[in-house]
Amino acid sequence: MLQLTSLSDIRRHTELLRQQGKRIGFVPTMGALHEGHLSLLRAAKKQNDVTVCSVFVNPVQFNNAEDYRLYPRLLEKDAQMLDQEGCDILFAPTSEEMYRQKAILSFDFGELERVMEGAHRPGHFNGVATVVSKLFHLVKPHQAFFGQKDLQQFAIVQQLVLDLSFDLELVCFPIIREEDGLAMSSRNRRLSSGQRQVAPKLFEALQLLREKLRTATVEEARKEAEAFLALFPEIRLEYLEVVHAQTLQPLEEVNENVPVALCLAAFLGEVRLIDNVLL
Ligand SMILES: Nc1ncnc2c1ncn2[C@@H]1O[C@H](COP(=O)(O)OP(=O)(O)OP(=O)(O)O)[C@@H](O)[C@H]1O
Ligand SMILES: CC(C)(CO)[C@@H](O)C(=O)[O-]
Ligand code: BAL
Repeated sequence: MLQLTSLSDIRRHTELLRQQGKRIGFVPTMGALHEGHLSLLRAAKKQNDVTVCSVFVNPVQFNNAEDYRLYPRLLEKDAQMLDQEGCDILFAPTSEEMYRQKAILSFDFGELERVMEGAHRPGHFNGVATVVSKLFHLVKPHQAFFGQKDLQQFAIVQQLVLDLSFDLELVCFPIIREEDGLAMSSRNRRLSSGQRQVAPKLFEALQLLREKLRTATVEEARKEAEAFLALFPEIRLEYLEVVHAQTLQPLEEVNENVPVALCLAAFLGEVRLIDNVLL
């Protein structure tokens, strides 16, 4: 596996691959890789000639300095895992390299970013859109693979690709979970053993919400799921929303004609986790 760190190197390599007529599959990540990331990589490999994975903890998408400082960084192990999976190129720039010029461009995704992650993490999607645009220009992928775990991020990236006419296909893959239901996440590594034990309650709450929505109103079902989570003092719920799965706007009622997503974010201590299920 080729490991590149400079913008000019990745640019040159992907230009060459394009000239050779190779299809490039791209998996952008922030590293501390797990089976969720690997599922994206395997899909990228299956559908393309060459796979590129980026590992970059993007400072400009963090709204919390401690979260950035403590984000797990395991580049050597990541490189080994990627190599074993047959990834062709790992692009892992430093933040100095990525932001030689301070990025000042500002995006506004309208209603799409006024809810959930956008509402609770000011500036987050601006940082995501900035780095994803840079990565798309550098890697020049035919396909880019994202996880459903970051459902709102996927909707934002879809809008970005449409608005800026990026010539690539976006692919969204389902959430890979631990055996007890906890959505795999790099931040899970930061959980204490006590926090790790209660963390699956987040997914249980989403399942309970889904179950209750069969018979109860959105408001009633939400209250029941919130009351369930309130039983666990280690969990501090930030939001629990019933939304349209594409526009991500809150729904007052659900029916078969509308695609529905149930989304939450919660803190366990200082660790903030997100999860969702589609109805
Ligand atoms: N459990 C999962 N299943 C499938 N895809 C996932 C999973 N977790 C993350 N991804 C996807 O992997 C890509 C890279 O995500 P990222 O590196 O931020 O990992 P992460 O585990 O989501 O970390 P964290 O949530 O702690 O930031 C994103 O497209 C994300 O949606
Ligand atoms: C898409 C991404 C790699 C941009 O930094 C990040 O937000 C992530 O890992 O989901
Ligand atoms: N997986 C989304 C990146 C973030 O939490 O910043």
